[in-house]
Amino acid sequence: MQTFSFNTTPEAIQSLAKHIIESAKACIEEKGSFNLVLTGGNSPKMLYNILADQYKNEINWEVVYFFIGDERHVPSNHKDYNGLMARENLLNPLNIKEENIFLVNTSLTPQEAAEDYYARILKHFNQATINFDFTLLGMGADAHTASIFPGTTICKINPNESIEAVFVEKLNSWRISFNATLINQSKEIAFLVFGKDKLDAFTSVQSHPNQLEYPASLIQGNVFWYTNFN
Ligand SMILES: O=C1O[C@H](COP(=O)(O)O)[C@@H](O)[C@H](O)[C@H]1O
Repeated sequence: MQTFSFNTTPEAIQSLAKHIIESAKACIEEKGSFNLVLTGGNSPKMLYNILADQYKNEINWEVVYFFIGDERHVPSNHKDYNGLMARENLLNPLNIKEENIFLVNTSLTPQEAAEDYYARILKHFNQATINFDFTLLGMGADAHTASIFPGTTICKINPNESIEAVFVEKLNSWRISFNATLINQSKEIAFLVFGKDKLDAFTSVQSHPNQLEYPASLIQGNVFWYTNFN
């Protein structure tokens, strides 16, 4: 695990954008494609804008495949649908083809949506182990990451990769999320975390690896933290 602390959020985001593009270039050169998992929420908007603007001509975006690590069970045109935010800030500006975009079909029930999403991703990976190249994550002030919230059914040690429908009681809503094992299979994982309100969670996660109380601590492997808590 490596932590990069910045004095400002734009600096953190610029550095992360550079990291993603370098990884994409290396993967594309090695195997001709790049499988990138996007994160939701508010934090990544500026990152997506920078990728779609400054890095528009840096890589061949036609061989990049996009996924979303978690989704809210709301219609796909709802402002809370993570995929909509990804489309508006990254996928549409880059004119990404539909066949390269893997989002959650929330017209299905949460359970069906999770199964359908997993089946489509598994097919993309030729029914073999799902190893994304790069997974972006955020973290909430309660230390949740993706939609692995403390105390929910997906927040457990499970050796098997999965995409699950999870009811988050404190939000009174359904989410569809990658589990920690699936995330941990990614070649690289990067958190983008900023804001004073997240400093306590960050400190707890760093000092308590693999603790269910702090779901982001379940994320292990080739993990990079891009942070600014000023
Ligand atoms: O609900 C969610 O929250 C986390 C953190 O979001 P942020 O706006 O505080 O950055 C996010 O990573 C996740 O994808 C999203 O569904």
